[in-house]
Amino acid sequence: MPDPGFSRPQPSLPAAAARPHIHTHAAGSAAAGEALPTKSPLPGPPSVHAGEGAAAVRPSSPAELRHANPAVVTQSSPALERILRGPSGLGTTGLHLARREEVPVPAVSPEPEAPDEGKPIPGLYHHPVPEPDPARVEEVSRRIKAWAVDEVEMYPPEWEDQFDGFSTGRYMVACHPDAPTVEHVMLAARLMVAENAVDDCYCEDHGGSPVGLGGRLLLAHTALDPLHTTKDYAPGWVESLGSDAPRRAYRSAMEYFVQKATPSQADRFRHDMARLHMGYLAEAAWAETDHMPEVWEYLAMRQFNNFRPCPTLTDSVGGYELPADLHARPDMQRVIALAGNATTIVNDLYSYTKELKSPGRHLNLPVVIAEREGISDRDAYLKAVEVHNDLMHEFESESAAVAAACPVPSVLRFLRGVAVWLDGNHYWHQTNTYRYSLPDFW
Ligand SMILES: CC(C)=CCC/C(C)=C(/C)COP(=O)(O)OP(=O)(O)O
Ligand SMILES: [Mg+2]
Repeated sequence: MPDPGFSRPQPSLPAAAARPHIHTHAAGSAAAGEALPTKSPLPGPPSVHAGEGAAAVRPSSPAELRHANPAVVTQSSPALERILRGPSGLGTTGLHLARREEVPVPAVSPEPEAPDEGKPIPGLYHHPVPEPDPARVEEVSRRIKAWAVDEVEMYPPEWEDQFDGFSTGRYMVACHPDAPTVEHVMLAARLMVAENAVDDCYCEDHGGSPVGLGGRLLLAHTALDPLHTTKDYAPGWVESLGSDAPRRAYRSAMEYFVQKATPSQADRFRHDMARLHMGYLAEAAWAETDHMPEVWEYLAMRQFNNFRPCPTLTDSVGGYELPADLHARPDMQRVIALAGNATTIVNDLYSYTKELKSPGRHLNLPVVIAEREGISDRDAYLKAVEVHNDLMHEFESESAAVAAACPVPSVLRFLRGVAVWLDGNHYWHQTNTYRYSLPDFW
């Protein structure tokens, strides 16, 4: 088993001293283009009251909210367009929700991350997305590799193919089409890579194990949620943050994130990561005792061992904030949970054959349904597709209900951002034929 510490530990700098500076590389960063598309089919007539901050734009159906998704828009709504574009005129630059930089095209382009066309799962309810901006994909791919190699020494040379095959750039650009700059996308990209380093190196197939996982996860969590202790005991903790790749990655990715995010966005992220770690622990505990959960128990575990921390930072990556009190609304929490669950079951379905081949018994929804409900692998897989579709439909209708109940711009944009993230996540799973292949059930 490779050692997740890989190379030498980083010097034990206090976190603040080690804080990196963000370079936005904003060639023509002065609003080279609008962050958001200029078309949306949200129905009129919305009322936009100058000075109220809460413009009323009511989608009248889940489909309409869905189509406010910048990645799939087909019609126009001047009001939503106006809200998303922000005010215009002298002195209003700082009021824009988001402006989008243009990425300079290098004179000699490195090999782009061209997707091999994978097929979508037959019958899976999803929304196709346009091909992510190739210039952005290339730039995020370049920056994320430089970060992983040079800043956090994340993987040994023999893992380079797997790192490249993950296609972080294509993934994150597809999930965050409204990010105003490449550096905003990088906030999500670093965290995505760090989360996968922890999953692979602590929990799964790159040296991970359920044994002792709780201790490892808790200590790694302190890279996100720092230890506050006495001066005698602080240095040991600071040193530990550089002692393996997952902790170096968490610490660095979080340092970049807190520089751009508001305190409440950072706190939201820490909470979501604590949820994720709790999910990893339940999965590990069941692996240790060879427990086959009931289907509902599996779904409960997977609600925590879940992509949730990724879509919930859509506002930080978009350069705006969903205020904490609106994020905390029970109806918003339900939308977020449904979104996380649907998008995580997408992983269970696309990674099904990969997980069947992995050592031991890897739990995923089709496997648990087959075992617990005594049906064939094929029927269980098709039933898991239905579970996913039900979750997606529920997510969309609850999302439209929140939009109608609380039609403020940050809520609408956040809901759209979450929906777009789900579409991008599906796109990435579908097209990542390096990692995933479909079973032969059709
Ligand atoms: C938040 C985040 C990106 C965590 C990574 C792990 C996770 C919670 C997933 C939803 C991915 O699932 P899984 O570990 O099954 O991934 P693969 O199937 O191995 O791609
Ligand atoms: Mg999986």
